[in-house]
Amino acid sequence: MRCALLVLGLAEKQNLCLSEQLAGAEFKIEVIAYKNANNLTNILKMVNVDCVLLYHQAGQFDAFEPLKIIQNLAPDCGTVICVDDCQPNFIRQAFLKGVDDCIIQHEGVELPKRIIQIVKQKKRKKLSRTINAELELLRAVMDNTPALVMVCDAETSLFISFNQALNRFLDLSNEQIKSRSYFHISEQFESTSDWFRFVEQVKSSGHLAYEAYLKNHSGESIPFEFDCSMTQINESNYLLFNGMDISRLKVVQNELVELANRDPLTKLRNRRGLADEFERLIKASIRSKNCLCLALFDLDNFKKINDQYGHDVGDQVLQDFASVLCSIVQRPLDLVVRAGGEEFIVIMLNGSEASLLNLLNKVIEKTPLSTQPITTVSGGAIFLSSIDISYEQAFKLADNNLYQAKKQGKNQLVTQYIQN
Ligand SMILES: Nc1nc2c(ncn2[C@@H]2O[C@H](COP(=O)(O)OP(=O)(O)OP(=O)(O)O)[C@@H](O)[C@H]2O)c(=O)[nH]1
Repeated sequence: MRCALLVLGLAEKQNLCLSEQLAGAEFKIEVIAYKNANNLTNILKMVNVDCVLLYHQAGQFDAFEPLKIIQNLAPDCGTVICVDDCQPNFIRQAFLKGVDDCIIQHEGVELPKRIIQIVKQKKRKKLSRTINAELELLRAVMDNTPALVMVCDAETSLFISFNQALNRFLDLSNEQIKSRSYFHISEQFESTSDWFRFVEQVKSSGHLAYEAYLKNHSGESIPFEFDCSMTQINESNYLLFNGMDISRLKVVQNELVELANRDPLTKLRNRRGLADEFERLIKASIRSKNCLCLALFDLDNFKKINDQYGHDVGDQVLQDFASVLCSIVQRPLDLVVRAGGEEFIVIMLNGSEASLLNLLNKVIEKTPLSTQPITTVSGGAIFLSSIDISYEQAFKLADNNLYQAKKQGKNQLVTQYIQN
C-alpha cells in the first residue's frame, strides 16, 4: 500500500525533517508539500491525495478554510491538523468541524503511525460505503423482481429474510411475515416430518428444483416453480428459495393438453388416452358390479355425402351427429369420442343393460338427422358384465358387431352381451 500525503503550511526546512520522520513508516508515504493552501482546490483536482496534514501556526493561514475544501472535494481523504502547542479551544473546534485527528507537535506523537491509522480508517469507511451502496442496489433489484426470494431457518422454517414480492403475495408487513413460516404457506407439507424430510433432501442434493402451491393473502393456491439450496452461517442452516409464479404457464399447459385431447371439428375428445381410461372404467364396473357398454357408431354412406355435397356439408353432418350423441349420452362419467373420420365411440358405465340399450337405440332413431342430406348411422356394441378384457379386445368385438350392422343393411344396431 502507498499513501499520498499533502502537507500544507510548512517551510522547506521543516519539510525535510518531516520526510525523514515519515521514511520509517509501515508503508511508503509520498509527500507533496506546499507552504500555504492557496492552490489547494487545483491540487485536489489533479492529485489523488489520501491524507492532508495541515500545520496550523498562529498568524498563518486559517486551517478551517482548507478543511472545508478537502471535505467538499475529497471526502475520503484523511485530515490531520498539527498545532504548535496545546490550544484546547482550537482543537475542540477542529473536531467539531470534522477533522480526523489533531496532533500537538511537541508531545512527541508518532506522526507516521497516526497518519497511517487515519488513512486505513478512511479506506475502511470508503469500502463499507461502497459495500452498502452495492447492497442497496441488490436490494432494489430483489424488491423489483416478481420472483419470491426468501431465506428460511432450516430448523423452524421461519422467514428470516425475503424480498417485497413476498409482502405483496401475502399482503403482510415485514414484522408479520417474520412470525410466519414457509411450512405454513406451502401446501407441500402435511406434517413437520414432511418439512424435515424436505430439508434433508435439499441438504443431500445441494440444490432442489420443484413445483409447489403456495396460499396467497386471499387463500388462493398459486403454483410456483422453486429452486432451493442450503447455506450455513454461524453454524445455523438456512434454506434459500427462489420461486416463480407459474399460474399463467399452467393455464397454457392445460389448454395445450385440452387441445391435444380434443377433436377440433366436433369438440369431442379424441381417442388419446382412451385405452387407459377404458381399463380404469372396466375395473370400476367389476368392483361396482355394473355393466359397461362400449359402442361404435359409423355414419352410413358418408363418402357419398362428401362427394355429392362437398366437404363443408360433410363436416356439418359430423358436427350434427356429435350433437345428437351428446344430447343422448349425458352422464358425467360417460365418454363420447370421435375415433376418426365418421366413426365415434361411446363408453357408458352405470345403468342397467336395458337402459343403456335404450340410449344406443335412441342414437339410431335420432339419425337420420333433421338436416339435409339425409344421413343414417350404424352401430355395433358390447355389454360387459364382470369381465376384465383389454380395450383392444373390446374394440375388436364391438367393431365386428358394427360390421354385421353394415352388412345387414345399415341404419341399425347390433349388440352382444358378454359376461364372466
Ligand atoms: N367432411 C369430412 N369427411 C371426412 C372426415 N373424415 C373422414 N371423412 C370422409 O369420410 C368418408 C368415409 O368413407 P367410407 O369409409 O367409405 O365410409 P362410408 O362412405 O360412410 O361407407 P359405409 O361406412 O360403408 O356406410 C371418406 O370419404 C372420408 O374422406 C372429416 O373430418 N370431414
